[in-house]
Amino acid sequence: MSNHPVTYQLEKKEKHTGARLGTITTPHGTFETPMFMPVGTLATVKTIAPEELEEMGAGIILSNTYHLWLRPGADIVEEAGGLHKFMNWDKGILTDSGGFQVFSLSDLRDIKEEGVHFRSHLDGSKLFLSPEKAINVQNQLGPDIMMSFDECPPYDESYDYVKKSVERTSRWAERGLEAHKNPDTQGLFGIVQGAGFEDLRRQSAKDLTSMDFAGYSIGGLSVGEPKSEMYRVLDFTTPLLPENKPRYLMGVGTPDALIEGVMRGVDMFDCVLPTRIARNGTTMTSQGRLVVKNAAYARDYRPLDEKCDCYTCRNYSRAYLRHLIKSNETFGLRLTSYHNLYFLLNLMKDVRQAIREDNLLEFKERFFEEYGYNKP
Ligand SMILES: CNc1nc2c(CCNC[C@]34C[C@H]5C[C@H](C[C@H](C5)C3)C4)c3nc(N)[nH]c(=O)c3cc2[nH]1
Ligand SMILES: [Zn+2]
Repeated sequence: MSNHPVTYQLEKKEKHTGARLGTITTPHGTFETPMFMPVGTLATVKTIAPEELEEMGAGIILSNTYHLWLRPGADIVEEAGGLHKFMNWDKGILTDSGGFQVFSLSDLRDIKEEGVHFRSHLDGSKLFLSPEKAINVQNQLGPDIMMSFDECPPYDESYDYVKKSVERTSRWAERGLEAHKNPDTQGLFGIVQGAGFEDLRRQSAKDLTSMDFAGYSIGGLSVGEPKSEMYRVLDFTTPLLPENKPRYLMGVGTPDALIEGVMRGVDMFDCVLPTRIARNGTTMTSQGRLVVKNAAYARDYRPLDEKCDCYTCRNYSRAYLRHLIKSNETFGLRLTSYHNLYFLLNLMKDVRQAIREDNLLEFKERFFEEYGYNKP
């Protein structure tokens, strides 16, 4: 096994669940897991400055191959000194390979063995992304962690389609490893697919763990399937992945899914939710979701969340936030985005503490009760 630039150190297993406490070391620092990774699609976590991400405890953030490849172009990011320099962020960066966006953004696409032909969502021009191209764009962008180029099939696809897709994704993963130019400075993760079919998940995990990746992602989930389905798949998939490498569940997620994923041995999560719902005034609080632009808060001078000590909750009221969001004031987006990111990062800090104390199940019950997950 070559010595990877991204390594995982298992610190402790929680006594009553599959949860585990660990650290991930990258060329841009070491961070505790389980961790939530804020998403910065276009090389910015929308409306939040890097210093603010640092003060709220973010260790690794996401950026995106597909979007940056189209605009401003990987050459510009490379000439600027890479993503860290370009966006003035000196901690961890992870990029997705672009496959997921091709399937979710452009309906005009044609998947072939050599790669995917599709049209740009910006100007409709014809584009082609192959495993080699996706890896080499990520080499140019310079993240600490890169993703293999994969197909994330629709959850309700047929067994035969998913079987062929898994086999092709494994061949694409091999080609990506071959094409990787900086294996000493950029860690490459393989992505396990297989939808809800246990034998195909096993096949995908077997193929990928026989290749020397720095870590493993669980793909093909959080694509509209019931949460019970996602948990069922995790139950038999995470144990197939090596214990001494990071496990990343892609595109998750909501507070309940984060806790359920941690209980099944997942270390890393990403989701656009915190900043996306903030833009229409929806916030996550210890007492559940709170849509601050609702009239109910017009004269409510309390903070969003009495239990939160973030900048937004220490300095502004629900009435003020409602006023800003209703007036389309950008500062309103900043304050709700800041709180939502802080809420999820803080949740993961509490989860790590619960693993240390071997009481993750009690923590989950208490959190679910307060958040309102147990309400019918
Ligand atoms: C939401 N559910 C879900 N997401 C998924 C993603 C994207 C993860 N987030 C990266 C991403 C995706 C978009 C939006 C932002 C910025 C940038 C473009 C990178 C996060 C996935 N990515 C890949 N490569 N493969 C998957 O199977 C997959 C499954 C997912 N299921
Ligand atoms: Zn707050």
